[in-house]
Amino acid sequence: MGPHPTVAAIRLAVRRVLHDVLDSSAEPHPVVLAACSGGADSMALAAALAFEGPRLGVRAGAVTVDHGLQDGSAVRAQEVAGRLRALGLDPVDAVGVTVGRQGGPEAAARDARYAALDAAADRRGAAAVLLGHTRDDQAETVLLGLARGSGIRSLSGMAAVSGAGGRYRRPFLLLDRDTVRQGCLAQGITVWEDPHNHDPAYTRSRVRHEALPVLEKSLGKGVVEALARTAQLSRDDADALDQWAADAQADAAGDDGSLDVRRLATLPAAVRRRVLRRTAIAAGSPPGFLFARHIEEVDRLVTGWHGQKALNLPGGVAVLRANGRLVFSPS
Ligand SMILES: Nc1ncnc2c1ncn2[C@@H]1O[C@H](COP(=O)(O)OP(=O)(O)OP(=O)(O)O)[C@@H](O)[C@H]1O
Repeated sequence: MGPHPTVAAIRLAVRRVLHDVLDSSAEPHPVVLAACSGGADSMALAAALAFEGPRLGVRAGAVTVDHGLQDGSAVRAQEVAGRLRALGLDPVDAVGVTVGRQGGPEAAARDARYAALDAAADRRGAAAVLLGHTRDDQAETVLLGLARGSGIRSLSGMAAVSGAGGRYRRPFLLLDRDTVRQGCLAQGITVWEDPHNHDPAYTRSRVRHEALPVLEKSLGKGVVEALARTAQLSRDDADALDQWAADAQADAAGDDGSLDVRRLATLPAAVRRRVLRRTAIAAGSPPGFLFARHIEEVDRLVTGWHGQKALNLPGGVAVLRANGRLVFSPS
């Protein structure tokens, strides 16, 4: 008898990614790590990696991050590491981090987690780090973006491949959370559910447990799938616009990097704003602090210009309009 259908689906998703990693790796036996919180999604991921990795000649390991935000978290991280070793994964690292304050609690924990995952991957020479995000996580990200009035880059959610050199992979992005969780149950895997996942103080928890269920009740079960589809369509559109903007920037820029205002004015607004954003970032404005309203201000130096000559952007970047050109200069 073969594995439970949900287990088969989970393993297939991981196998596909491992083939892709093997294809693009110079190493015949690359190290691949599962990033594991101990929750159902990432334990299912770890189990599938432990099963598929050795069959494909991949050295399968794992890393769990202790955010140090709850009593007993260090002990729990060791328990999770023990379970990961029991699955046959090696190496397994449990790493502690200090969560800062920048950008709110969820963002700060995420930043600390990815820094720790990056460091663990470097230390182990890993070709890839697998993350357990599911289609439901993707739908939640899109809904959050819609509620904030985000543009299509944000609405494109999480990429199947991301990070420096494409190191982060998300094999479950097209699988629904129920399938992944049932697969976990079917294998009798012990999981630890982070209480934060149910804490209504966290926005994502409210989206997961309140907003999406209301939408599904009112609009039908397909809402999660539809939102995930919006992510994919938005990604394709955003990629195309980014490419267009890169070409347009090369076209409008002089040797000194300043932009020709007349050329900018002929571009569609979506492309022009992307050119302005790229140029501001290249001049030193930090992407995380450069908001739509900043770019709209710069855009007013191009369209609807009333003689204003200069403005300042985050990161101390000054933008000056002179002689028909926009000059972005670091302070
Ligand atoms: N503490 C952690 N240590 C290592 N990896 C983590 C940790 N927290 C999250 N991750 C990784 O990020 C993914 C998404 O995490 P998130 O908390 O958003 O989702 P989740 O649905 O709660 O996942 P899970 O059920 O696996 O905890 C996880 O599946 C896992 O791969």
